[in-house]
Amino acid sequence: MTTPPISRQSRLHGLYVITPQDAGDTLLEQAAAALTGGARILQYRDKSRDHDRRLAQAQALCRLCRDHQALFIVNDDAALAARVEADGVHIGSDDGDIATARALVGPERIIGVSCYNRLELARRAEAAGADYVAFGALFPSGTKPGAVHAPLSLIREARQSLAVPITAIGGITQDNADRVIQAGAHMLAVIQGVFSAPDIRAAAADLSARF
Ligand SMILES: Cc1ncc(COP(=O)(O)OP(=O)(O)O)c(N)n1
Ligand SMILES: Cc1ncsc1CCOP(=O)(O)O
Ligand SMILES: [Mg+2]
Repeated sequence: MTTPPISRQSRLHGLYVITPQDAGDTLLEQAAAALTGGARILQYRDKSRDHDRRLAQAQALCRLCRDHQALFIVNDDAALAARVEADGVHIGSDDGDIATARALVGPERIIGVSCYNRLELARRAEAAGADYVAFGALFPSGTKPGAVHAPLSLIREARQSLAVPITAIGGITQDNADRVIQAGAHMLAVIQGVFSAPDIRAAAADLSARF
C-alpha cells in the first residue's frame, strides 16, 4: 500500500514570512535567509504592476521554497499563483472572491483569506472553501500603518469556533510572538519583524522556535 502524499493544507503551521516591497536585488537572498532560519511558509507580496518582473520573481521564489520544503503563496493574484505553480494564493477584500480564486488555482492549492478584525468574515470564508484565515493587525504595523486593529481576544475566539488554521499578522516581533501563539494562532505572518532585523536568519530562527 502506498502512503498518501502529505497535503499542503496540513503544513499550515509555523512562521509565515511575507516578502518586503523594498527588497530590490536582494529579494532572493533575504528570502533564502528567512527560509534557512526556519520559515515554513513564504508569501510573495509585491504591489507593483511590472508583470515581467513579478513573474520572474515569483518563479524564482517558488523554486527557492521547494528547495527548502516550504510552502509558497502569492499575494493578491490567483492567476500568477496558478501560472508559477505556487502552493496557493492569499486574498483580501480588494482581491476578488474565493470562488473566482478557486477556479483559477484549482481544488488542491491553498487559498488564504484576510478577515481583518471580523470573525463573521472568517466563518463565511471557511464555508466558502478558504484553507486558512488571517486576522490583523494585532499590533501597530510599520509596513501597513493604516491597517485595522484586531485584538488578541479575537484569535482566542476564532480558535474556538473555526476549523481552519489561523494566521495572525501585523506588527508581530520577537517581543510579542509568544502571546499570539498562546492565544491560538497556528501561523505568525511577519514582514518587518524578520526582514528589518539585523540578522534575518536569526530572527526567523528565533520566531520559528516559539512554535
Ligand atoms: C497572511 C496574510 N494575512 C493578511 C494579509 C493582508 O491581505 P490584504 O488585506 O489583501 O492586504 P495586502 O497584503 O494585499 O495589502 C496578507 N497579505 N497575508
Ligand atoms: C499586509 C498586512 N496586513 C495587515 S498588517 C500587514 C503588514 C504586516 O507587516 P509587518 O509584519 O511588518 O507589520
Ligand atoms: Mg491583498
